Amino acid sequence: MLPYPVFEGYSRKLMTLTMILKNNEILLGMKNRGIGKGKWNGFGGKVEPNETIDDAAIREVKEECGLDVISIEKIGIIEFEYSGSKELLEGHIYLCKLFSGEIIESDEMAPIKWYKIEDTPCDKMWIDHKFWFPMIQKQIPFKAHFKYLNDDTMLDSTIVIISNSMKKSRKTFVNFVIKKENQILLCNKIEGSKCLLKHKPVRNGESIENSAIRYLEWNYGMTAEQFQKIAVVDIEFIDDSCTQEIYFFVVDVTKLINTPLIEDSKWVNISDITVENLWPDYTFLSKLLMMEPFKAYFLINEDNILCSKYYNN
Ligand SMILES: CNc1ncnc2c1ncn2[C@@H]1O[C@H](COP(=O)(O)OP(=O)(O)OP(=O)(O)O)[C@@H](O)[C@H]1O
Repeated sequence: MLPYPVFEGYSRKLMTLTMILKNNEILLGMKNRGIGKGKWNGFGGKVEPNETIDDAAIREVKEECGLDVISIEKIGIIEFEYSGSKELLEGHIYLCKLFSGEIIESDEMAPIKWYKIEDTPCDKMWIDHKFWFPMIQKQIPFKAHFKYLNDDTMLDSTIVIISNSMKKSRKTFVNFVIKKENQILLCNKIEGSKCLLKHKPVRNGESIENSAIRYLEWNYGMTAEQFQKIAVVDIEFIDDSCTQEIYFFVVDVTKLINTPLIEDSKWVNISDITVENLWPDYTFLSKLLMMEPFKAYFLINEDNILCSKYYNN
């Protein structure tokens, strides 16, 4: 499943953005004019006619911070869309770890400062930065699309990993939302945050349905009429060599005499589940509970969700 949006009838304006790294530091400049005025940013600008994108990146670094690029590598492509506009800004994102010369501030960019990566001033940068910065840190090629209403309000974000996905192995799991009347079984994931039950691996050669039957009938004596497949979710972990595909079933155990007990889990009133403490998010659970079939895609960096997308079946 590819969550990436398709654009027809849009023109494109090419731009570059180079993030300069040294050990554990990143070089940022305060933009004093043009696009992104008042924000810390990497270095870049429009690609001129008759210039390659790589050459534009090298030229912009020199113009905006004085450094001479020795080598750069492209790490991502980001499309910026503004609501109501039929022009996409196509930003080519580069990493530069080899450079020479002295930093020179200009009217356009000052001050220019090395920041420790963990001290990157995300709140004074473009909002999109925090979504793709983990890719820069971990040097994972990506493609992204951000839709803005205006410079301070983002309407939609999509990030996908490009090169790795092909090489990644894929594991399939089933998982269950077990409910009775107004309660569901949730497990405690980390302190204060709740999630559905643990994913159960589907065996090699076994169908998804048979796998669900095996877990539910064998362990809890349920019959196939009591559960229904609602959703399939693709989860990609940015630094893992495998992606997960998880099929979610909703199981109503209201009529069972002995309600199941599942390791590390407890019954929770649905009305007590708050938007903040549920993983991955509330939309996910509410769609399942409304038995509304869907597909979803999540891109995860450690415990953060960088991208979540829902599609109706
Ligand atoms: C919407 N969210 C965004 N998030 C992160 N970065 C963004 C951005 N939108 C624009 N950028 C970057 O801002 C620079 C603008 O370049 P900027 O130099 O102002 O363009 P300008 O029109 O002045 O071009 P010239 O330098 O004259 O070629 C350029 O690096 C471009 O990639």
